[in-house]
Amino acid sequence: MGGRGGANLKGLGGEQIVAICDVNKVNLARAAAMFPEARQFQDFRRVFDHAGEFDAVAVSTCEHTHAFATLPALQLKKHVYCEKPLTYNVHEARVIREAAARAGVVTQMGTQIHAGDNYRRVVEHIQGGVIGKVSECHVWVSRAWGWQASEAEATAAKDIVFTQNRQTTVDSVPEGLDWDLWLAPAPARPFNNVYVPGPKWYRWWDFGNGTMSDLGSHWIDLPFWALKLKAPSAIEASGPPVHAELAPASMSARYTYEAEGDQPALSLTWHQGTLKPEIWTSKGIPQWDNGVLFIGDKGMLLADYSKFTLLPEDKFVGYTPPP
Ligand SMILES: NC(=O)C1=CN([C@@H]2O[C@H](COP(=O)(O)OP(=O)(O)OC[C@H]3O[C@@H](n4cnc5c(N)ncnc54)[C@H](OP(=O)(O)O)[C@@H]3O)[C@@H](O)[C@H]2O)C=CC1
Ligand SMILES: O=C1CO[C@H](CO)[C@@H](O)[C@@H]1O
Repeated sequence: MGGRGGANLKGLGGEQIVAICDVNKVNLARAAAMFPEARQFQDFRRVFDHAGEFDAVAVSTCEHTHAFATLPALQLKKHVYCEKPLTYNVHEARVIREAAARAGVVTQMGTQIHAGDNYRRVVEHIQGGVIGKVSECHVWVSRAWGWQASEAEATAAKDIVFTQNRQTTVDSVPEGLDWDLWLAPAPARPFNNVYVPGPKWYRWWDFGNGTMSDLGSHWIDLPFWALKLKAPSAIEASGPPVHAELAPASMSARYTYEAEGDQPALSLTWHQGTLKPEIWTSKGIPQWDNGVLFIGDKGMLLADYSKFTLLPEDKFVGYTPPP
């Protein structure tokens, strides 16, 4: 009920809320004041003991617990809205997808940009062939949060916390928080303020997958949708040496897709933090901080959450988009 959960609860304010759950009693009490009739829980497993009382569930917990809250809901045939990223790993995603298919209920993931007009228009343009066959795509976000080589880099990146390793000191657990329930399936570790609240935990491998899953779930969504991508044949990543505890602040990853049907072979590259596509650094495209660039044999399309443009501009002068 903190962070995104608070916002989602407000969005559901018109519904009949019969149960609310938060591992933090302070956040729980704040939500309970809005819905005094609702049952209150700190352990989401107990919510499902009252399954006859509700039809749908909204999950806004941390990444490492999404699947553990979503799976029992689907098994009980409850409709589910779950925040992005849907799961913590690929195995969980497969389990959830199969459970959702069996349940036959309505499901939605918290990638709200997917539901807006801009992404739909981009998909129409790409699939309509405006820039021809796409063989290269780049996705980049400028946020550089995660493992940093130095405190100076963290400061320059306006990172929200600087930590290069698991903490050896122990902080007092915030009032109201049940730390053991927060950890849930993650291995136990003493509490420290570097872990909560979000988005601090996003960088720790035990709880999340860094910026690539956090923001990638919004941004990589667009090429997957527009180009109907499935599994790549190869993935190569580059960045600082792999760290056992923390996701990197800056990194890139290139996915290679084989030709399939009308779609030629494709290279899709994710760039985060200080890394950008070469066409960006050489100023071959507008200097957007975050973007998705589709490169086709008849032109390029550059998009973000709320707008897109066809490039090079002079080639598309007078272009009228379909109604
Ligand atoms: N779609 C979007 O635009 C956005 C989506 N998100 C997504 O929302 C999710 C939550 O992120 P965020 O709000 O930043 O995280 P926070 O850590 O700020 O908030 C999570 C909330 O859930 C509580 N909580 C954590 N674990 C459990 C549990 N096992 N059972 C019940 N309650 C629990 C937390 O308690 P406590 O306060 O004690 O930690 C807190 O109130 C993430 O998946 C994130 O990716 C986030 C922001 C925007
Ligand atoms: O879009 C978003 C804004 O930032 C948040 C914190 O990193 C994300 O979790 C969220 O999905």
